Amino acid sequence: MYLTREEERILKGEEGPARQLAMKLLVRIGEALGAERLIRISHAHVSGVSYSNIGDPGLEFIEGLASGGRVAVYSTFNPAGAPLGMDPPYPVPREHVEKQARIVKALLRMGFEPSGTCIPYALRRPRPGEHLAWGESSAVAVANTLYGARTNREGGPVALAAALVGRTYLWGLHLEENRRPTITVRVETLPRGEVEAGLLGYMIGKLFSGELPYLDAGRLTKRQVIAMCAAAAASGSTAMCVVRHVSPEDQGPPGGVERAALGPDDLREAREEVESASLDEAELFFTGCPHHPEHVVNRVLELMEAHGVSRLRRPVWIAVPGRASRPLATLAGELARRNIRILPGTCLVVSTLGRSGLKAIATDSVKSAFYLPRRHGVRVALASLEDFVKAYGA
Ligand SMILES: C[C@@](O)(CCOP(=O)(O)O)CC(=O)O
Ligand code: SF4
Repeated sequence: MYLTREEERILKGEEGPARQLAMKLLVRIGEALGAERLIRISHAHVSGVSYSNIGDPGLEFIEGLASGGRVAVYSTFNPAGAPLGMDPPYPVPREHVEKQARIVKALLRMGFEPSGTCIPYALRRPRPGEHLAWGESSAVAVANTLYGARTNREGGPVALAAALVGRTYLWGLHLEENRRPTITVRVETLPRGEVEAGLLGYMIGKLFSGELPYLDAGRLTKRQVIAMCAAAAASGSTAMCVVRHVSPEDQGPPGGVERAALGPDDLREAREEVESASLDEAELFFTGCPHHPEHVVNRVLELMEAHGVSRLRRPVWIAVPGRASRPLATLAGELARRNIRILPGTCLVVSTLGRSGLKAIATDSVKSAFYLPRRHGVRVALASLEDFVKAYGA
């Protein structure tokens, strides 16, 4: 692989052992993939930072890099395995809390933003054509599909290496020729709401994994695009779609590619595959997979007001980025009285939810409905927050 003089210097260890290790990793993988050279990135987003996923070996690896290693570009990290700065509404072992705190501390020492979120695009908006090195499959699909920025689905260590040297290998979705649709998918039932967008995404990932689908799914809200991308990236290896009137790279329906259709039967099949409980059985409602920006809390309060609900009989848990801001922390008491809990900087999928004894929950996230039964043995009902507020408003 061609390396610039500066890259050679880093590879020789002239910027310290952490950057040397990072450069070695990127060069070795890049060469194995046949990449010609490295490219500069403007934002690294590192997944694989939850203690429940990476355990002691991951903690030691990150602490090792942090003793001397500093990020070279704007860098953010994914949700942790326990809420940051607020008590969790489920049991988290003390060892887990302490070791998770050490991981976050090591990342901050390296110069990471205090992020703890899977929506890094809410912290720094990617520009079309910009090169990124992101982990977190949902964020990758959103960056490519919604923002027209360029990133592959990077594993945790590769994204961390990219953060340390500000580069990644020129391969895959960084190359223009790999960003053209390979299949046109006719969406016969336009998705209403977030759940249906997620179900559509689930089928896209399941049926067209490895393809780059072109879709016309009507007028989608940003949150629907996010839900669709997240589900497609969970059920398959989808890293990008071109969505008509949404993606910056949309040039109209492509000619000369295969064609497929997704109809009402497919959405029904998707629901049957991911839904394992009814709304009646749900002990709580979880929303925020992917994370919601903090202002979602106002929308929830508005929704409750619209339905004349002052307190919910069953709780709503909302996952939001990183350490909750001061206004949100101040609201915590009022929210608790309404039976709403904020989960800052964490993700139920990589949490210790399995210890909670919960048997069934409701969510508007198809991605969570896909993972939670597998990870924590919790059954899941798919519903909108409004359905839940109507069902459990006091
Ligand atoms: C399911 C997922 O969002 C969980 C978070 O994973 P991690 O602990 O950041 O590796 C990972 C992914 O989809 O990339
Ligand atoms: S909340 Fe969902 S999208 Fe975010 S890290 Fe967890 S599983 Fe991934």
